Amino acid sequence: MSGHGDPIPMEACKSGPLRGEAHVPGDKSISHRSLILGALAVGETRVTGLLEGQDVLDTGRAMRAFGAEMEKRGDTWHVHGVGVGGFAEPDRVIDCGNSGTGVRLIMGAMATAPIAATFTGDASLNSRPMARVTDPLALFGARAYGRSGGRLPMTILGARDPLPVRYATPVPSAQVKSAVLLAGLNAPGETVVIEREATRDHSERMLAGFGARIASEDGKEGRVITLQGRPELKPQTITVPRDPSSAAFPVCAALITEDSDVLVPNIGLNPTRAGLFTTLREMGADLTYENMRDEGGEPVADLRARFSPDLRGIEVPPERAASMIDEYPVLSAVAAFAQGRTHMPGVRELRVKESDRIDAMAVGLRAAGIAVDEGDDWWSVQGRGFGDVPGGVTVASRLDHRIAMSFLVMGLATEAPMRVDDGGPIATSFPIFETLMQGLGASIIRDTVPA
Ligand SMILES: O=C(O)C1=C[C@@H](OP(=O)(O)O)[C@@H](O)[C@H](O)C1
Ligand SMILES: C=C(OP(=O)(O)O)C(=O)O
Repeated sequence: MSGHGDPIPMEACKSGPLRGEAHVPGDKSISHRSLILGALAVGETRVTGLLEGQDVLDTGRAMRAFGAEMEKRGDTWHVHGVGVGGFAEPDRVIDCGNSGTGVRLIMGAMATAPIAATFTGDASLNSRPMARVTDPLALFGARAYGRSGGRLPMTILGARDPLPVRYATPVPSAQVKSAVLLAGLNAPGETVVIEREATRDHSERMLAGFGARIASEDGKEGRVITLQGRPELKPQTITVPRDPSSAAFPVCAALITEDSDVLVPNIGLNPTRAGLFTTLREMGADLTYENMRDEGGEPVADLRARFSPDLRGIEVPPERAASMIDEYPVLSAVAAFAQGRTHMPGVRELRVKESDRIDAMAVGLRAAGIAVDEGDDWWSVQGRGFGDVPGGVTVASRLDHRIAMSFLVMGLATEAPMRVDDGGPIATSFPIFETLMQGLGASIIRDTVPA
């Protein structure tokens, strides 16, 4: 339930050097899935390293409303699942706050149980498209009654006799893919999802870990994922890796802040998530992967980012978009300090995140003195190089954590400070952002002057 408190204006000003280690919190995507799959398993799943951001806490509250029990003892979350098909009907509205992942995955998980549930969220979530999940859920036999434009608040009536589904996702979305797979758990027979472009594959990996029979194959039509319905999911012990999408902020801050040298340990470099780091290296960033290793079948490294005064603008390949979709806002902030243009095609999805992220960044970057061009599914940022980005403006964060954090990172290297009107949404994904950045030496403060 984010965005309900008073706005928290924040300011960032020229800083440096940033030094030290940045221990970022657990991965948000894996945290949501740990609670949802734990709730669908039979027995007790134990989770350490869970991201305790508001998005994930809202998913935890929802799982309790569907009948799962969970509590934290010491550092470990204990989730007592009810089994596939075992969800109880909630006796209250499910408020998913700011979280697209939460609401879409939970809708999938309940859509093949014989129950009804009503979902809502904050003003941002209630404006985001839900037909992308309710369309495939209808093929299982579920029905959705929502506001115009397929928006929340919305009631889903789960299918009594679900049918398995074969579905090609029309948009590159791990949330849609995951909603279909979670619904497929309680449908008899084989549910198949086909995605033209591979999106993050945490659901597939974790479903396999929980004992579901699931296989992925790359073919002519793209990635074909086949799930056998009605498994008994076995409880797991999960250590959530640290979030590469959160790591992006201290990494980018170090690259643009003079004399910086920051280590961000234990970051998962799953290829479906690591596109930003490849892009930054292509731009000439001094970003290295140290201590590369394999943990639980996933590549992990310590990221080392140092001040990189010779960044250059590049063409970001559109086929990389899915693997860095949440990182375009902070990439655009870094691109302001590069020489030349950074062109980012194939990113229509950015328009339907917590905010229209192309518009939110373009408005703020232009106000800060940076030229931005945009079309429906592309945008480009004309960098001015170091020491020449004016800043000195207050930007609206639009209930979007990544917009707030991106402008605060930018303000560490602009000539005049950058302010955001509300840093409150940062708590959805990165509650320790402010203290972590301050610990590295960043001047990021809560602004006492009303924005
Ligand atoms: O499945 C997930 O955990 C997520 C998928 C992505 O959304 P889409 O599926 O809408 O691309 C991403 O933007 C979001 O932060 C997390
Ligand atoms: C898009 C995001 O999250 P969600 O879709 O879960 O709200 C994000 O975290 O950048």
